[in-house]
This record gives sequence, structure tokens and C-alpha cells, in this order.
Amino acid sequence: MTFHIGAKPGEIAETVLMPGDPYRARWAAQKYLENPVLVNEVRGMLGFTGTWRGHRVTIHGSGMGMPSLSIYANELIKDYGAQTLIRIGSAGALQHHVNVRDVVLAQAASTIGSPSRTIFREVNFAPVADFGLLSAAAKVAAARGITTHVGGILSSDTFYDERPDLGEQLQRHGCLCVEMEAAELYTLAARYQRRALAVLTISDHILRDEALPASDRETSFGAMVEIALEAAFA
Ligand SMILES: O=P(O)(O)O[C@H]1O[C@H](CO)[C@@H](O)[C@H]1O
Ligand SMILES: O=c1cc[nH]c(=O)[nH]1
Repeated sequence: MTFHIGAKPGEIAETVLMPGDPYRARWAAQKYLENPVLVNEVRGMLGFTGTWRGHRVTIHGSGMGMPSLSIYANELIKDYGAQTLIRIGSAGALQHHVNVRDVVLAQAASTIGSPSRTIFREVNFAPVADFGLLSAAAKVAAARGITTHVGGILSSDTFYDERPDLGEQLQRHGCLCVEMEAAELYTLAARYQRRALAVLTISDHILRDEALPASDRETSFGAMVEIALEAAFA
């Protein structure tokens, strides 16, 4: 047990999928894992461990935002020995050619505000995905015919943005979408020599008035879960 995770030693798998939404964790565990067992529910942050095609997998919520993800990812890595961490999240599209329900594989994640930001002082550290996971995920998505974009994203520390100019500048520089966790996940993975990737489904459009309801964000993003699982064990 750790400060925020009630799992006993050995109850967390080396491969962990991390949605922000704990109910998406429950849905994905029930849909994709064999014999999913609830291993954490401290503060309502649900985590399940089961098997997928014979491989042990944990699906554990991260909560919203980098401070929350940082707590869970730190404990999963340092206390439970997680080796491969794949975020399965929703995101808002920042480009016209990126559409609702498309999948984005986050090659790099720009941010102005991760919890790790201060340790780098004057350096602008570039948080990047594990190349093996990224290339495996791209191959899986292509083989399945899933509309997928690979590139840079923005990990924002706010959902209600008072700086629309930031999104505009990132859009000018080809940034595909905005979410709120990947940059810190990539930075922690770099620090502890783990593998990390963010596989995202577009849930809404920043440039157009389009958005999916919460029920869809909770239970209809199966393609990204399948990409994450296949890439983890490729
Ligand atoms: O759907 P999840 O994985 O939570 O991801 C996105 O949704 C939340 C905001 O609504 C933030 O956590 C953002 O990153
Ligand atoms: O952070 C997020 C996540 C989904 N959609 C957004 O617009 N922002």
C-alpha cells in the first residue's frame, strides 16, 4: 500500500494503462481483461488487474491534470515497479484535419506547467514517447484501419483556458490536440527509465463546435485501448 494506492505488493502489473477517468478504467478492465480484480479504490480512483492474451495488465485511473497523474505514476513506478505506462485519454482537436473520434499518438508533449517543470530551471525539457511503443502503436492502428495522427500535442494545466493565444501558437506549429497529462507521464518515464506513450481519442474540437457526451468518453473509446494493449506486447 502507498499513500494513494491500496493495492498489496504484487497486485500491480508491470504494464499499466492509465485513463484519466476511473470509470473508463472500470469499463476497459471489464471489457478487455480476463478476471479483472479491483486492486485500488482509495479516493474513488479505481485500479484493476487482470490478464490480456495471457499478459498481466493493470488499468488504473490517473485523475485529471498533471499533479494528479504525477501522484499515481510516481507510486506505480517507484513503489509497484510499473515498467510500461500507457495513457488512454481523451483530447480536444487543435487542427482542422483532426476529427472527433480520431486517434492521436502523442510523439511529444509540450507544456508550460507540469509538476516537473521547476526541476529543469532554464532548460525546456522535451517530453517524448517511447519510440518502440510509438512505432508499434502506429503499426497496430494502420493494420486496423483506424484514422490515426502521430505528432506533437499540448499538455495543458488548465481545462478552462484564459490564454487562447497559447493554443493558437501551438496550432500554428502543428500541435494536433490538447489534453492534460502526457507531458508529466513522459517526463517521469524518462526520469525512471520506463516506457510511456499517450494514445488519445479526440472527444471534442477546439476549432469547431463539436463534442461527445461524458457517456461516450467513458465507454466508447475501444480503439485506443486495443491499440495500447497490442503495442504494449508487440
Ligand atoms: O479523458 P481523460 O483521460 O481524463 O483526459 C482528458 O479529459 C480531462 C478533461 O476533461 C483531462 O484529464 C484531459 O486530459
Ligand atoms: O484537456 C482536454 C481534454 C479533452 N478536450 C479538451 O478540450 N481538453
